[in-house]
Amino acid sequence: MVRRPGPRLAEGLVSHVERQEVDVALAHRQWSSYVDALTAAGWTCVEVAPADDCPDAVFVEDPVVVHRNTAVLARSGAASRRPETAGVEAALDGYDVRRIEAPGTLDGGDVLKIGDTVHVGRSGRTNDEGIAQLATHLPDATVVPVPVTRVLHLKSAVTALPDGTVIGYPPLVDDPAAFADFLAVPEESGSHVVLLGGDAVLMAASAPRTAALFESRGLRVVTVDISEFEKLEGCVTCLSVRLRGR
Ligand SMILES: NC(=O)NCCC[C@H](N)C(=O)O
Repeated sequence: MVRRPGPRLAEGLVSHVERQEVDVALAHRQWSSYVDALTAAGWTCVEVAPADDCPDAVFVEDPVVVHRNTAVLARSGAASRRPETAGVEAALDGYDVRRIEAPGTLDGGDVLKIGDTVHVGRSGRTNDEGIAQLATHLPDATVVPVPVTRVLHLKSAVTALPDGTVIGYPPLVDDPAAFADFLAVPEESGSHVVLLGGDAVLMAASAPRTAALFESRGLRVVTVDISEFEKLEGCVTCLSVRLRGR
């Protein structure tokens, strides 16, 4: 699932970085290249209706968490992002749809699934009530809360390789010991991979030393330039949500 960036992209929220000017036309081209990379890897991209009033709507992983047959509509800790769930819900045909309700807050970017273990960042966007509600909605999963204070979301700090190894840039990871198998990477944006299937991973072009590290471990690395989204604290993971096949 992907969502095209809207005309107000440059107004997107920034919390842990200095605001920089965003080139919206370039962002559109980068988004198309991102979608092309997923398609080239064999994925079918389903486009959610754009939400042009919501500057951050392109970061489509935040309004929903999908696990097996359940889709949980999130309730962002950032009020400006809450209207994004409407269009996403319309694309969840066939799922058992649940909701995070007030006072719970949760962003999908805080949810890192490794098999049936679901690590959830307790962050500026996700609170304990939101984590507790998510655990209720996913009874088959083991939900493990982890602290996130140095970056926006848990998946801004860590993601996982195909073999389940958790990767992160140590200065930005609150507690590497929270993960059974942790691999330090040398660049901040090297912490973010989208699993393309098999040994292939998609990552940002801004982390070449980490790409070389992954290749030395036998992974096939596909890179995309997402500079305009990085200015808004976005990364490769937040631009798509993996749905099950129909
Ligand atoms: N999951 C993600 O890492 N999402 C990035 C969201 C960035 C957006 N500017 C925000 O602050 O909500």
